[in-house]
Formats: sequence, C-alpha cells, structure tokens
Amino acid sequence: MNDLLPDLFDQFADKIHWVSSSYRSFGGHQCFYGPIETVKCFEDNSKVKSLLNQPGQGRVLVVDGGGSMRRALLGDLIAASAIANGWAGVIINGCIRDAGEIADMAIGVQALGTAPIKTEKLGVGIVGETIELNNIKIRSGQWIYADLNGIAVSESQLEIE
Ligand SMILES: O=C([O-])CC(=O)C(=O)O
Repeated sequence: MNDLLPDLFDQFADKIHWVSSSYRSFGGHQCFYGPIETVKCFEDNSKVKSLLNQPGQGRVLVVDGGGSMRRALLGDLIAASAIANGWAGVIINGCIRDAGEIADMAIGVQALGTAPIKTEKLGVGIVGETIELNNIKIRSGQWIYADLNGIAVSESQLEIE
C-alpha cells in the first residue's frame, strides 16, 4: 500500500494528526509506519548510530536534528544496521547522505535533504524526549505514518479495515 495517509485521514480524522509534507522520501520503502522512538541531536549522530544498532522491533526513529543542512545524520552503513536490527524507518529533521544507496535499501527514510559530510561523533544527544516537528509534539510510543503524501502521528496504532 503506497497511499496510506489519505486512507488514514478518511477513516480516523479525529485520531490522526497531520505533521508535514516538507520531508523527502529517500528509502526503498516509501510507505512505512510504526511506534516512535525519539532522539534529539545537532550535527552529531552518535545516538542515532547507537539506537539503530539496537533491536528496532518495527519502530520508527524520529530524529530532531534541528533542521541542520550542514551535516548528515544517517548514511548507508547506519541504514544497513537499522535494517539488520528490524527498524521500520527513520525520519530526520535534518539531512542524510549516501542517498543513491539508501534509495535501494529496504527501509523507510524521510529527511529534509542531503549533505555529503558526516558528523563528529561526540556522544551528544537526548533519547526519548518529546520533540517537535513542524510544531507538532512527537513522543516515544506514539505511532507515526509516512508515505509520499507526508507524515502523520497518532497516540496509538490505527489499523485500516
Ligand atoms: O557514519 C555516519 O555518520 C554516517 C555514514 O556515513 C553511514 O552511516 O554510512
């Protein structure tokens, strides 16, 4: 199913919240969803790397990278580790690199854009804190849905009948 969001908004208008369509889809999976884990980090992807190296259990990692267009918070190696660990996707308020490789990888990835430069890994970042995307609060444990129509969240899992 590639157009999940329109169906969700038709069926669950009171339970689903629109976040944004200003992110681009980079992963091989253009439609993806799952429970959220959050991380907040600025031009340092240490926590992104360590989280995606732990069991994902179908979760989506939502990264508040402060909108930086100067450094990439995800590349093909970390994306490969996310796939190996069962993460459904990664959504980044910031940039990725290795976009050519990631386009062919079996994972959902949305980000603002690309930057070819990796971050300095200084171990700085906060996991599990409430973050905001486009002024919408995003918390660990909520559900997020992403496809080519954009990104939306709900408090709990919504299943199309
Ligand atoms: O290591 C990084 O910061 C990002 C990267 O290049 C990769 O995941 O391949």
